[in-house]
Amino acid sequence: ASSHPLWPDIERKVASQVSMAKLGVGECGAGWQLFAEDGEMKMYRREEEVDGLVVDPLKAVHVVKGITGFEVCHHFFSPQYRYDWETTLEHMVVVETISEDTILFQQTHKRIWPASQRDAVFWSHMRRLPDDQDREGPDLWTVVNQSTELPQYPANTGKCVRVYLTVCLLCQTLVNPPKNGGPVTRDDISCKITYCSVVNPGGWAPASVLRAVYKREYPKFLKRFTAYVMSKTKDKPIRF
Ligand SMILES: CCCCCc1ccc(-c2ccc(S(=O)(=O)CCO)cc2)cc1[C@H]1C[C@H]1c1ccccn1
Repeated sequence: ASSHPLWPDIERKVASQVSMAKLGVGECGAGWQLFAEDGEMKMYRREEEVDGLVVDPLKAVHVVKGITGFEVCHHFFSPQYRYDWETTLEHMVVVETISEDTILFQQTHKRIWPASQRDAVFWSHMRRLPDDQDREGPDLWTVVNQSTELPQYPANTGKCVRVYLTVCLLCQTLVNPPKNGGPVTRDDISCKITYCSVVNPGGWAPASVLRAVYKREYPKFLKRFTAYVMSKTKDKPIRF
């Protein structure tokens, strides 16, 4: 895949997104406000507008027991599971499988009244990251989704308004080895998840509608997605 024309962009974007995801909400600049909390899940947003459009960056942190960073990233990245957990998805096309860890998608999302329907065209890349603290724990895993232009899917030609998104899912597996020195089971693992997303709605949508949609959809999405991964992995061998 390193020969693909998108490769330099992918390398650059993954590096920048991962370093930002690693920053705590306190560190990466003021302005993060907690807007949703549910158990271990905390969701923050910054109120930002670009050309009068609400593009509020979102940062969610969550700790989920019994699953690994690989399992979370694998179910987020792989197209075959997406209709099971992405409730706002109307249609998904795998435009090109660039390599086993890099896929080009075109997605149409369900219309959210009163705004017009949206679609997205983006590359998605999944990667294991060496743990820079060199701790003995398992490595980090990430999936980065980044909008890109595709000639075969020109923006704003059909019924859909094109959204522009940058998404980073960064996962760290935490292992608490059993005292008796026995094998590690799902009771001994958890996954620290950081989900960062910036979605530019692409065309006009009322700020109040967008903020209400984000406030409703993001917590729902992260809860549903993590519950889905737990259900798909609970009786299976652990994959780190
Ligand atoms: C008037 C609304 C305009 C924006 C509509 C829209 C489009 C795409 C997206 C979106 C596209 C991709 C991703 S992902 O994380 O890469 C996963 C793969 O699907 C995530 C979110 C979001 C929203 C906004 C609904 C809001 C919303 C928020 C979380 C989930 C679904 N919808």
